[in-house]
Amino acid sequence: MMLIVSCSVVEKKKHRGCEMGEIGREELKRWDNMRGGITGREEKILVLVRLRPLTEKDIARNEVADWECINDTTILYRNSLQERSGLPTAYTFDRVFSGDCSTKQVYEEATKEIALSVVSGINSSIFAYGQTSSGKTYTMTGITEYTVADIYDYIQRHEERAFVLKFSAIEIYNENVRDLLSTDSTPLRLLDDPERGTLVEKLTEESLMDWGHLKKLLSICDAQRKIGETSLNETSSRSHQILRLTVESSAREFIGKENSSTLSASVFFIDLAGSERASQAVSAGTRLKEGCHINRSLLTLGNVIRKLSKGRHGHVNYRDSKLTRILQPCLGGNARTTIICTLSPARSHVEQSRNTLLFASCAKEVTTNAQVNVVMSDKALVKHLQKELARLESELRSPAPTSSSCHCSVLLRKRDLQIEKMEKEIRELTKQRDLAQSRVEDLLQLIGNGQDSNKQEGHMHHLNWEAEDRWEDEGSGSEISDIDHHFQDKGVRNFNSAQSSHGDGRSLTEQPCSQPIENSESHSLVDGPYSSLSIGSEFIKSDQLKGEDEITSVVREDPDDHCKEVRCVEMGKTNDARRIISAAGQNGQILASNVFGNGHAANQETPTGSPHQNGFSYGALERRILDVQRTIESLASPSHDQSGPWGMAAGTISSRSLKFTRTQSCRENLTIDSPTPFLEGKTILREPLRLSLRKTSLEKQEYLEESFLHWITV
Ligand SMILES: Nc1ncnc2c1ncn2[C@@H]1O[C@H](COP(=O)(O)OP(=O)(O)OP(=O)(O)O)[C@@H](O)[C@H]1O
Repeated sequence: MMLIVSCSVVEKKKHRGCEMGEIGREELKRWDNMRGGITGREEKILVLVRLRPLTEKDIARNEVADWECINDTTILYRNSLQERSGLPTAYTFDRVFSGDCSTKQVYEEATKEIALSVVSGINSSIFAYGQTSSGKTYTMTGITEYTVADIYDYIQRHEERAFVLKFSAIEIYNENVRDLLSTDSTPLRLLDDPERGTLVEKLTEESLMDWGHLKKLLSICDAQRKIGETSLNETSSRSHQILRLTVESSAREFIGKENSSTLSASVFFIDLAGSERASQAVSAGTRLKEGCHINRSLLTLGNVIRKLSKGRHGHVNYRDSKLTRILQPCLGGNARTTIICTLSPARSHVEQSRNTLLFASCAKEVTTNAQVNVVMSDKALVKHLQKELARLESELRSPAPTSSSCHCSVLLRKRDLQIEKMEKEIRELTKQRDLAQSRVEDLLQLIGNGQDSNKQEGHMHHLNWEAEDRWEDEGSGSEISDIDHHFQDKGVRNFNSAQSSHGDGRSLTEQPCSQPIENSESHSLVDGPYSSLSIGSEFIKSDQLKGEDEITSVVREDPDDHCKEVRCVEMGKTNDARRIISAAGQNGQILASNVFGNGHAANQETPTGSPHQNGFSYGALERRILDVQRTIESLASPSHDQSGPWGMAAGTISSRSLKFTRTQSCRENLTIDSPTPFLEGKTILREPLRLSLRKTSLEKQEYLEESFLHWITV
């Protein structure tokens, strides 16, 4: 297993722990010095122009050479007609080579230094770019041979290091990648490796034994590469060829030791297919198709170079062609790069030559960022991993106290105190409730006497619990609201202040209805101090009806349809008074109504002379006890912890849990989804609902009596 330490500055950081000391700091320093200290430095692509001489074919076609290298860096267009066109005539590059310069000279003077960076652990690449028949293959063949020769020469001169050379070769033909060292012509896939970039799958990589071995492999590549005849070039390359020579080296004295390291880099020799005009190449069929692919991929390459020449900002479309995907590191990454732009001097190719020079002008603005590539030895890697493991183990053994655990214990302590305090409060409230209960009983006894006398006179309605039972029985078989069913389903009897439906009892208020009010169940939803006995329109005061918005009502029709009883539940927030109005009733008068609301309840809680002013309120006490109990439950329940010790708002229910559906008969049904039917800030409704579910008959009676007391006081 090998670990790359310094493919780039970023990677160096990523492989932290592979300290320079551990992998041979001195060795790296030595390599840095050898390279002239270019580590991590941006460097522009070296751009050369090589002008070939007119070939025999050109001369046969009476071609004229219009281009001339006037010095080592400038090439000039000499055609007087073109000069007048306003196009540039002189182009300057890092180096230009005239037709009489040999490939050896090109290599020695321009490409050698970059190509040989590979032995120092730095990737390098040499491109040949130009129109068809401009001399790319001619140039690259020579450059490859000279480079490899120099690499072997270097190896021979540096016996203190052990070298391993590997070679692989591909061609991109009609946008298919092919292994040139394999007889299998099946296209190879490209893979994206997050660390190593684009890789060619199943590519043959030969370990080189010697220079002779490499020559043999190069000849295989030549033989395998797609070549075709065009009118411009008898041996025109129809594919892009990419040769890769990887050089790995280690200092012999460190081999097998903990601090040994390996330098690893590749040199790429890229002989691109030449751009061509179909008309000039007189291509058709296969050649035309090849030419289209070649031109398209070269166009992508040009776009990438143009984009890179403007700086590395924004997206670079490397993925638009396989060529640019594979060459990505050479174009803007971890490699030193030389591009040799080959030019034909022939006048007929001037347009193509200008395009090549334009490409070259862009390329010379592109920068790469070559780094020394150091590979860690297995031993060094193991040592590093052992150290890391030991560090993690010691961390596990003595975990530092985290602030979050401290925070939790503080919260728990706080909560315990809270619970303690509340339990105390419950005890206190229970006492108060018991006291209130006994006072109510006393009062009831007094009232009971009064009722008896009123009954005899027929002027006062009485509370009839039998009527409640009857109502429930009737309700089950006739019109009954879903809310009633809801309560009944839960085994809770609705309790109400209604009167006998057959006139054997009368409303608590004198009703103008000729028929007795049947079964008003207002109180089934009302709790002590928040309730209004609310029978009779005169009992509803609009200024008291501030408050809440949603309203639920149930209309119960009298069997003989003369009057209807309506139940109303109000909740939410509006400013409107809510009331339920009898729909029919021949005289159209309000028969019964009931109002609930926060604001209203507040008013009702302390009516002048009401029993609540006497220092107790049974419902309020009950509610308070329940509130405290719920809070304690919430505090004790870990499931409520999410909202914090006080964030659960005991009994909170989302408004979504209450569903109202209006039936055709204007009946609104209330369905309670939540097992904790308490609306935050809407206790007026929810609290009574809950209480009514829990009340026993005795409690109901107590509430009713309490309400009655309220009523008579008002
Ligand atoms: N510098 C040079 N000196 C002498 N002859 C050259 C030079 N460059 C190229 N030639 C000749 O020009 C012809 C075309 O060269 P080459 O095949 O290398 O062109 P190419 O750019 O590779 O073309 P293609 O893109 O079609 O493959 C060949 O016959 C080659 O010998």
